[in-house]
Amino acid sequence: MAAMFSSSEISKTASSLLSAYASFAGSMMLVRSMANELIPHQLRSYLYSAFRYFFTPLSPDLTLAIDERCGMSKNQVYEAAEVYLSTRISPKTERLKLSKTRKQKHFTIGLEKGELIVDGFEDVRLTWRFVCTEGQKPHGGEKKHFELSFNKKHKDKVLDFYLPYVLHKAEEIKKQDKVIKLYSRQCPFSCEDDNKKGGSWGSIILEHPATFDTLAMDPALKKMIIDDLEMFLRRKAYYNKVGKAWKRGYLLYGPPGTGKSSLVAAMANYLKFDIYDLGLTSVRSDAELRRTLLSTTNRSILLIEDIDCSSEVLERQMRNKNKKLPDRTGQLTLSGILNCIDGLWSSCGDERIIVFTTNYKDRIDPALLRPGRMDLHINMSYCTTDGFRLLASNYLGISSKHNPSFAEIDSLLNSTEATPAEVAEELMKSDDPNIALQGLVNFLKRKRDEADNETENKATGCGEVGSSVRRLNAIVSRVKRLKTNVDQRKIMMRKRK
Ligand SMILES: Nc1ncnc2c1ncn2[C@@H]1O[C@H](COP(=O)(O)OP(=O)(O)OP(=O)(O)O)[C@@H](O)[C@H]1O
Ligand SMILES: [Mg+2]
Repeated sequence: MAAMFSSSEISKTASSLLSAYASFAGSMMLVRSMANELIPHQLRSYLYSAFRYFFTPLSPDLTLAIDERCGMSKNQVYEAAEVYLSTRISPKTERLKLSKTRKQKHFTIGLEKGELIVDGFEDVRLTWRFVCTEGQKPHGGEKKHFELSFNKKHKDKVLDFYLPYVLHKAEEIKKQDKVIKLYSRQCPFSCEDDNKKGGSWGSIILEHPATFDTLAMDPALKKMIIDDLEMFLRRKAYYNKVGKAWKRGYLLYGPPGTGKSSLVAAMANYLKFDIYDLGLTSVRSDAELRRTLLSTTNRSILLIEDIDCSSEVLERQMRNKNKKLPDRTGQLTLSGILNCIDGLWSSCGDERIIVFTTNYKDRIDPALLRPGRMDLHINMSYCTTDGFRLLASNYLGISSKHNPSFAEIDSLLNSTEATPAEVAEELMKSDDPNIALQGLVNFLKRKRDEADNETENKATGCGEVGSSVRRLNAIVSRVKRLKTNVDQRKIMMRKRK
């Protein structure tokens, strides 16, 4: 028969249970306070831990606590976990943290306090928990850490394979999401964060759309540059072994509008490197150059455009020499610039690329061209027939198939010097491909005629002499172009060896 209790009996039983518990708790407290008085502190804590050891059931799991910081510096594993876990959100996760700064392209998703994420790696089941606790006074603040739990038997696999995998994945994700910045000195849009890094760099997001796919240049040369960049990225250990700073220098030379700046933007977009655009004329002394360079970050391209104009720098130097100034510490000197390329200063930092550009290679100080100073000299030349095909496909979405204008344009490009910028400008003039191509044909003919007239004016005679000079001119420009190609190929062969 089921036992029946009245409500008064239930409350009587409950209150007697409560008073029994209170007297038990009271006597426990009494015992505890007596123990505190009688047993020394160290022995007490030893007894407590021994007691806990024998009476707590052994857990099959191991938990790793991953703190936000290691002393003063950030904990790389914590940072990687933050990034990695944002891609492992499961439908079971109930609360997430969402943020986005004005400059970020995508939302940043993070875990809220106490949230759990279950991950799998081969046959291992892992649980991540995000924990926030109040920091200790006087500094206070929140202390954040991740707890990673898994079966103890997988300890080696987690430490040797899973965590390195998390680090690697986080790097990949960061690269994909990275906003590329263009730093410039005294940038009017400089944001506070960047100024805090020191120096006087300000930054904006690099919106330049140039990529290797949109660059019109010799396909073999393009491939050589991409291979060179990739090899550079892979070779950290190699640079260490041979005792060289992990940096690479490129000199881009060629007439205006041949794509030097576009190539730098394409490199930055390809590597996801920031660009530091250093105008040498704004640097007053070697010391300032050093300070400025020290405030740049790793994985970046240092760009010094129009290096031939650094003759201004040297002129300044000469002027000071003439004034017989004994103290040279307050000047920017060529040796200061050279030091930044391959002296001791260049070894500060990793994964650095230095790019010089110039319209006039022959005006550059020979010290800058010395073998080994800049690793690759890249000639950005006039538009070739291959380059034109790429621009036609990019700008008009057309190919050479069944298009009679292509043959005419090819032959004009072989006898005229037109830059990719000029060709691109003509192609943009109409949405109708036929009109745009005809516009380009007219433009190239005009250019050719102008060049011919100029040559004729220079030539003393006219008539037959004039036309011979014109033919000669076309041959010279053809030979020049061939020589450039041969030079580039020689460089590639040397590199392959
Ligand atoms: N090789 C190229 N491929 C595709 N587009 C190009 C190329 N060269 C130039 N252009 C077009 O012309 C514009 C100007 O080119 P860019 O500024 O890269 O030339 P540059 O060689 O740096 O000139 P400068 O010597 O005057 O600095 C680019 O924005 C691009 O639209
Ligand atoms: Mg340029």
